[in-house]
Amino acid sequence: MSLSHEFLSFNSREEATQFATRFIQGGLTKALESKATASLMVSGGSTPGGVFDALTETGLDWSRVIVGLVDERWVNPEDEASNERLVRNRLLKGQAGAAGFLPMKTLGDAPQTAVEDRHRAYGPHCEPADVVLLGMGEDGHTASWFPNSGGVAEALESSAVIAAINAEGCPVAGNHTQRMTLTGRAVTEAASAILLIFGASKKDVYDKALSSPVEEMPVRHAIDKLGPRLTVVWAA
Ligand SMILES: O=C1O[C@H](COP(=O)(O)O)[C@@H](O)[C@H](O)[C@H]1O
Repeated sequence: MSLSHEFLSFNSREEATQFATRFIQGGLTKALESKATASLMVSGGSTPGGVFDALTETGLDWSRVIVGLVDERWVNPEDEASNERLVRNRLLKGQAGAAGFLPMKTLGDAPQTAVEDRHRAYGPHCEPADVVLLGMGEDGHTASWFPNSGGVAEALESSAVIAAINAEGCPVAGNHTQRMTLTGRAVTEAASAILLIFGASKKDVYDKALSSPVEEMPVRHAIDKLGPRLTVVWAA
């Protein structure tokens, strides 16, 4: 029988944020004890901003840390929907400003044209990634693994670390249907991962995912494959 992940419930989002920050600090510090550089792959969206703020004041040798994205909307980095913009504005500052950064968005018109290039850039830092910070949408997506999206099955089974996703018809993706994402392999081979979720409705989504097939709730893929290397952190 495979070992399962840990689920931690906190009394407030602040406490959950503090725990996630210490988790990331601990994972990177441990990695830097035995390697020249450590990698941190982060999600975007509305949830991780507080963790990013706290990390900017967190002590570790950030000059040896490479920050990458778990996924990206195919918009310019100045766009409010850009995960790169979020990371530049909230994480790559203060102490964490010394970290290196790997964008996903390139000048190409479509994510499909940049998959090989980004695979080459991300590959050395995802074999395995040291710490991955995941989020989850109300539809059970994590990364840009949207249920029934174009390319999601390939992304979950790919031997590469980067995939393109076409999320047309996926309501939670909104207008941002062209996406780039880490693959199932890149996420689930990570040394450690944290899934940070806030709100009662996302707790319901998480509970549903535990008894749903991956096709309906792709976050289940990360939960199953990461097993004890995953910590789920929730606060109302
Ligand atoms: O589209 C995305 O959504 C998920 C969840 O975002 P949230 O706003 O509900 O926290 C996020 O993890 C992912 O990186 C992002 O691109």
